[in-house]
Amino acid sequence: MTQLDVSDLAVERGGRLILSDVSFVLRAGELIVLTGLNGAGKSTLLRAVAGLLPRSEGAIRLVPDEPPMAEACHYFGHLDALKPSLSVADNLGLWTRVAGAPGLAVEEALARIGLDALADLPAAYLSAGQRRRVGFARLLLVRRPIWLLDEPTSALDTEAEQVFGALLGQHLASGGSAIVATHRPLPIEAATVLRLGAGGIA
Ligand SMILES: Nc1ncnc2c1ncn2[C@@H]1O[C@H](COP(=O)(O)OP(=O)(O)OP(=O)(O)O)[C@@H](O)[C@H]1O
Repeated sequence: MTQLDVSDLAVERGGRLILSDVSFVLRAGELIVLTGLNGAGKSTLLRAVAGLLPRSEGAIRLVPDEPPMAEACHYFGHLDALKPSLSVADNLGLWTRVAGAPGLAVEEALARIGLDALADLPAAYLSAGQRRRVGFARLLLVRRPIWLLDEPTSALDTEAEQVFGALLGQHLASGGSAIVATHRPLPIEAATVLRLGAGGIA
């Protein structure tokens, strides 16, 4: 069971302080929902936790401190990270090679998100919502305890939202945890809501 401790985090972008004094704990099995106006710093916080942005102050640590942060977190951002000329299944095959405990096989992951019929389609032909759904399949290929999800339900229809809610629910029930940045209500109860305001937690 992995816990994430963030303390006194400050992040600058382009020489401007975007976040300061951000502290919270994400426990195993917990879901934190990040809210706040456009530009409040939700994506910045997720990217800093994922190690994709440097912090100017503070600490981000795992308890216990294994695996390394890069192997403990799945970061699901605005970009879908798909190679357009590869099929859906081949795109997912690339993700089975990233570090972490092996999860589902590609076919199983596609079946779980209801896209098995599209396995051989070039990713270039996917709709916006289908691309997001392939991103969910990616989360299942390699098991990592912490999911960092940026607007995961954008472009989803209501059925896909329910599928996402079920996947997230199973992840939490098995001791995983997640931070989800969103402007929309999620199809799952969140114990903790962190609202970001000017420069930090509001
Ligand atoms: N590369 C960058 N250089 C300088 N400033 C940046 C950079 N990227 C983002 N910012 C600024 O950081 C601030 C926070 O942006 P961020 O994307 O984290 O907000 P957000 O809360 O996720 O917004 P939204 O709800 O619109 O997705 C914004 O003021 C943005 O202009």
